[in-house]
Amino acid sequence: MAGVPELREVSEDYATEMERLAFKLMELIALSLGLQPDRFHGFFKDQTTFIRLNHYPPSPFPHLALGVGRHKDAGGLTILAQDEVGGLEVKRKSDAEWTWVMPTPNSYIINVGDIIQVWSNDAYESVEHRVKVNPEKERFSIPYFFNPGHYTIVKPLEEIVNEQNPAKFRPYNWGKFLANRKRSNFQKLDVENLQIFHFSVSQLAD
Ligand SMILES: O=C(O)CCC(=O)C(=O)O
Ligand SMILES: [Fe+2]
Repeated sequence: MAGVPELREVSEDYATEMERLAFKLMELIALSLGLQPDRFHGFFKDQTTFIRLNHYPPSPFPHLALGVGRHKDAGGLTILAQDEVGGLEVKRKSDAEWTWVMPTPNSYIINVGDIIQVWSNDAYESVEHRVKVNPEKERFSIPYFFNPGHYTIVKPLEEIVNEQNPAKFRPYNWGKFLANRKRSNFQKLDVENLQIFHFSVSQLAD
């Protein structure tokens, strides 16, 4: 491409470093759950990881403009780099209020995705979030989505479930889930799009 010949190389280098960080984080999560550090590695052998380069132009009518509608990250981990403009909000668990995430220079935001919630049988929870556009300033963000192989059957880990802690989710196919979600992420809908909640065992009983 004429415009930015170095973009490919820079992106590939960035992805390599992000992958190292993501594996490290997965090791820490495994240890925190009492598992072997490499417990999750196999899932990421044929990973469906991707990077998005987001540009949010300013809008004088932020409430009418589309940033990113409310959602949870469906995959494993998200490592988010954002600039100083801000606009990311998370839904606070204690009171379900949307809460501004203050940009911190030279730092990443790590989001636990739905898959870690399922693997850990709710020991970790993925958080609902959305992005508002700014009335005056454009904003850039770079999320790195660390996702397992498309054929992965996602379900609570056998070492974690037992009689006291029965599986809270039914198994589902990650590739199919992802294909469904891609259709709804960028619509400003106030309805649930496909969520792991649809695979929750208690939901099944209804
Ligand atoms: O731009 C952001 O801060 C986050 C974007 C996001 O949530 C996503 O792409 O899943
Ligand atoms: Fe997200």
